[in-house]
Amino acid sequence: MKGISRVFSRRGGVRGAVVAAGVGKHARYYRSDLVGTNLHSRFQLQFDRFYESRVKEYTQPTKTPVTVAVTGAAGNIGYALMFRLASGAMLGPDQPIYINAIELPFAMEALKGVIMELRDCAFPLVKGILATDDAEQGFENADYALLVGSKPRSKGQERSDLLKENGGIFETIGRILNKVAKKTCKTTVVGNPANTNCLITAHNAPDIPSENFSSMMRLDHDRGLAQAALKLGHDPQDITEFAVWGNHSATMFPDLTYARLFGETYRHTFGNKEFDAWNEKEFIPTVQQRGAAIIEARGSSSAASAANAAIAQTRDWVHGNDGRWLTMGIKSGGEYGIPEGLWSGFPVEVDGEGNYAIVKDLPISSFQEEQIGKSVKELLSERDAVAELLH
Ligand SMILES: NC(=O)c1ccc[n+]([C@@H]2O[C@H](COP(=O)([O-])OP(=O)(O)OC[C@H]3O[C@@H](n4cnc5c(N)ncnc54)[C@H](O)[C@@H]3O)[C@@H](O)[C@H]2O)c1
Repeated sequence: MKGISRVFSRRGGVRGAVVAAGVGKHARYYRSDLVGTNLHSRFQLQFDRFYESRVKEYTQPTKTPVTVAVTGAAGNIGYALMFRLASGAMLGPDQPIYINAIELPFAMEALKGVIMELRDCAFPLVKGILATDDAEQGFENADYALLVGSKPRSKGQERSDLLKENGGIFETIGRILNKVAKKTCKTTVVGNPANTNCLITAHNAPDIPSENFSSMMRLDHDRGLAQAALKLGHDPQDITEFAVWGNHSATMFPDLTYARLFGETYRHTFGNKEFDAWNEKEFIPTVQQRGAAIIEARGSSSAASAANAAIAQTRDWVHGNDGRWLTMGIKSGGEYGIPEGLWSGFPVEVDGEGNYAIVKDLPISSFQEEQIGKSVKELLSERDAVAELLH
């Protein structure tokens, strides 16, 4: 206990105690043991508050465990994703989870290493880990599916080639989800081309409601927020009412039309006269080309930021996000002229209970219509290219 009181005194009783007190069931033991030590009462009070607000949450989850299946768990994104998931970043600090990590046979040895590291973190929320190359076993009773596994686009590779290679993977996964996952399973598709892969998956899982399938557009959303915030020296969360329309590709339309900074329009704060030129010549192309710029710089596709976006999109879908607009790739019901049945980026609002709705009645200018139209055209051509997979 000396160690704890020393850490407490030095760091004001909060951060140091995470290490000392966050050791599973022993948190309680430490706490009761602290009573009666020579700790200054101020620190004891801080500890009590900390225990109530944080340690209790992390060490005594009360909810029924849920199963999260992750494909491509040994890949680049998977490596960044698994640890965030296990820490509670996606489903919350009181939600215990079983993690089902699914990989291809050749990657099982690498997956073994990832699982070893995951165990070495001793995450209190993780109630079990399954590593498998059998997708039926991996998706059995899944409550959530994060579909990362696919082939990433390599330097200079055409999107159409990637589409053909990856389409088959998502056809199979859709069928398996339909057969063995819970009918309430929520799926986030990360593997590219994410929107069309999501379309294929949902088509092949007809017993699961199509609103339970979303493609990841959150990385594009966060990239746009970050660029817009940087330009005016603000924090990304200061900007609201921003969204990205269309495909997760270079045709996407990151749209600042409705964006606000502390209630004032972004456009006005920027300067009405200068906004259009910057928006068209800098902002939109930078966000559209960000993925390619990262491949160019790193020699491989974005990984940590993609993992963060998958966690954030699924988290906000499940738990809500204080009324802010999100971008999610979801099935169009024909809103804003986007053909019914395509999976497209839309501005959405979430209710904190697992439901989302497209933001309604936004006025659309001819500039927006043109931008959205370009991306929709691409989505339609992708759909045509995989028509034989849409059963
Ligand atoms: N939507 C987005 O914003 C976004 C952003 C970045 C990357 N991505 C995409 O995410 C995907 C993964 O990227 P990465 O960098 O992790 O690639 P990676 O090659 O490092 O890892 C992919 C992993 O998936 C596994 N895999 C392939 N097919 C599988 C299957 N059928 N079942 C289970 N596992 C399978 C591979 O063995 C590999 O370990 C790529 O398609 C990439 O283009 C999407």
